[in-house]
Amino acid sequence: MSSILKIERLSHKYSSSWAIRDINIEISQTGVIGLLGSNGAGKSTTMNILCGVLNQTEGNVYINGSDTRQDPENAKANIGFLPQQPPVYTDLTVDEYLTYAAELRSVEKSKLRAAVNEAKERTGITHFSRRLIGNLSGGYKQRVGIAQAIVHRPKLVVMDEPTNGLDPNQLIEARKLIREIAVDHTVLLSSHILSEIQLLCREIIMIEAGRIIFSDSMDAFNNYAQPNTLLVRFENPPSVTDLQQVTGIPRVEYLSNGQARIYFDGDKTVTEKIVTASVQLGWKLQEIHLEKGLLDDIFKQLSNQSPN
Ligand SMILES: Nc1ncnc2c1ncn2[C@@H]1O[C@H](COP(=O)(O)OP(=O)(O)OP(=O)(O)O)[C@@H](O)[C@H]1O
Repeated sequence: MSSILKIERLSHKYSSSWAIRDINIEISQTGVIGLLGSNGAGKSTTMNILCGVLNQTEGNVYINGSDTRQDPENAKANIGFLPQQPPVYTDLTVDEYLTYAAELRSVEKSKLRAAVNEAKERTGITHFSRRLIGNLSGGYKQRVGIAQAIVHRPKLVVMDEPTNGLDPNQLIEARKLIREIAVDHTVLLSSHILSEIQLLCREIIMIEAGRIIFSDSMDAFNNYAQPNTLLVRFENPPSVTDLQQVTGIPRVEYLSNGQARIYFDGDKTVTEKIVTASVQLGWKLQEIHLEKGLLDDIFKQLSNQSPN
């Protein structure tokens, strides 16, 4: 299958400092892909380059096989963009604005009306066709923003923090809409909120200090969060080497509070083995429990690994 989005060694420099460095991404399927990173990580820079709003310093971006620099027209025909602030004109009606957006995206004249109607239907705004955008609520303005991003039926829809600033009801509606759109589009969505990405995305790309630090399926990320460490305390602590003699323990570290963190490789009988070894070798086990990493901790842990 050919890639819907391919990013090769993308780097961007604002004046003297690099905002993103060596970003590589390849996406070939529909569904929601999350770009997660804290404020200033480089999400907007990456998205602005993909959408042709910003010219990269180095590297290449291909949208459905077209190079955004060599063949911008074809690349842009296959991409829809919802920036952080929906790019709507408040003094136009929904119909006027979407027609204008479709024209800008080179939708053929004879197909304009059908394209606008379809985008309105998909985003649930048909009943507001003649309403001035300035008179719509924030949630509906955002729907108009999504409608302009899909009006030309692009393969890739890029959304920069689309759920930011919505109230709880608007949030539920926006998530539902994004999921529906992702059935037949690839949606690349950015957020600095991990739980938001978990709710919506099948794949997660984490970016920190301008570099990718994790890129895999949401399932793989969640598995990463499965407990694979134990916290133990002994009255008569064995050496790290002695502990590692217990089958299935690749790594041990003693913490400053006297506990030891034992990393195990998925062997569910490891607790039993440690208890047995402790009795046999006189380590006098005082405490043993599984340590489940919280997802936010894992995010922090991965973020701290990022090179500066
Ligand atoms: N126009 C600019 N000129 C100079 N530096 C910039 C500019 N835009 C962004 N930066 C810097 O580039 C880095 C990446 O910023 P970017 O906006 O891409 O991050 P982000 O992950 O989208 O953050 P946020 O969620 O806050 O929008 C930051 O250090 C930022 O200060």
